[in-house]
Amino acid sequence: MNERILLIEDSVMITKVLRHLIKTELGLPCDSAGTLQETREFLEKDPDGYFVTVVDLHLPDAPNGEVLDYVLSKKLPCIVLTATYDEGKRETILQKPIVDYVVKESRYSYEYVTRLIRRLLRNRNIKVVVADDSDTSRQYVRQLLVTHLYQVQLAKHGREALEMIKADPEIKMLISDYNMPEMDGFELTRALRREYDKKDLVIIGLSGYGSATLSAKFIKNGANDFLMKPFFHEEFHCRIMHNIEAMENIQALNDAANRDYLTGMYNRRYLFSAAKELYRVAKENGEPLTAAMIDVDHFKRINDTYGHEAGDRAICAFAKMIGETFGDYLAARFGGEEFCVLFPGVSIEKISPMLESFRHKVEQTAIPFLSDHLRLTVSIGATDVLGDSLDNLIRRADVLLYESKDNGRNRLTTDEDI
Ligand SMILES: Nc1nc2c(ncn2[C@@H]2O[C@H](COP(=O)(O)OP(=O)(O)OP(=O)(O)O)[C@@H](O)[C@H]2O)c(=O)[nH]1
Repeated sequence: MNERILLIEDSVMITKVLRHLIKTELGLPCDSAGTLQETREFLEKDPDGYFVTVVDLHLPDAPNGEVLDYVLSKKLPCIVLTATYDEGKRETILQKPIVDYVVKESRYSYEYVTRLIRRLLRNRNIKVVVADDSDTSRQYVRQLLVTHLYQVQLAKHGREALEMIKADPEIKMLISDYNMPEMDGFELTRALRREYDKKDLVIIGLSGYGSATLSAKFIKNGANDFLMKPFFHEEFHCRIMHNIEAMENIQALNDAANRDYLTGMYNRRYLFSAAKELYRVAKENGEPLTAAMIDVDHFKRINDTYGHEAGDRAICAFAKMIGETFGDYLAARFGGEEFCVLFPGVSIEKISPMLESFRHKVEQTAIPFLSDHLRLTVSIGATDVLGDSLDNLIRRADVLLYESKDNGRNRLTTDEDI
């Protein structure tokens, strides 16, 4: 994805500060233009080369904001920088489809610019559904969201929105009007809340002017927030940003609790909580559930020979291989260099060839480290003997893993082998 930024600013000092922040805070490439002429040259040379522009309104060859209209005509998102602020100017600027405007006051203004750019980067991966039966209103909200680079889908009524959201787990936000045919905004919110938590799907209700009670009802039916129509461009974006950031913060807390800090894989705690349900279903329905314990052989030698940084690198590369191979199943870092994968609905006969080919793949893979390559082998124990508890299933896989270790490592052991 394109991540280059075009900074249009005639002050050498401000250009320096912003370039520094963009590089250190975001690590993104940035070109800078000091005049309208230079801006034209950059955009004519590479019209699709930038994902966002930061635009100073007053340039030596364009003193009245002409550069803003030029950049907008190229359909590029603009963050506007302005040295002065007054209500008239604010209204004029906000009538244009800009991302936001920032008054050049202090260091914090420039930090706000980097925060906005970071937000735009993330927004490109966020899918939003807008549900409204009015074409004008739907298109207006869509335009506001597109300016902030969200991926937008439109629904003409509640039922259509419900179907869209159910069909695509990547949809993270719904902006819904109240009064719609087929299914109104309250029914839609209630139906969604039966399946989606507030931290997984943000719902923002829209309520018409003069119907203040609607907003409270939206919240009571499960919406995260509401907006009273007509709303200002700025208010809309502040609310959306606030709610998306709250969702991301909760997600980050969840990840901190459920994921391993080094590899990003699920941790042992999460594995056990998710596996309880898999075990219950397998027991009740008489379906297979296979557990595999996978442990890197002689891992201590990697640390001793190449240092802990190499050990960390090897664990991350190994975790990535597990993710690529067993992404459809429940995989976790059990601790240290030991990993566990659970295969619901799959018997040991079916999964053994896959485990065997994974073992082989690990053996064949060279992990680059500095000018060297690290090589690993793994021992695996796997079973689908459910026993009388989840603990017993996993313990059994562990016993089989230690059989693999005792018999020379770099092998798979199942119940059949002993
Ligand atoms: N660098 C690094 N090392 C780790 C990490 N977690 C565990 N280790 C190391 O992994 C090594 C595991 O050692 P052992 O349990 O003796 O096992 P092993 O050397 O892999 O040998 P076998 O399991 O018997 O084949 C220890 O030296 C730990 O310090 C980690 O996150 N990073």
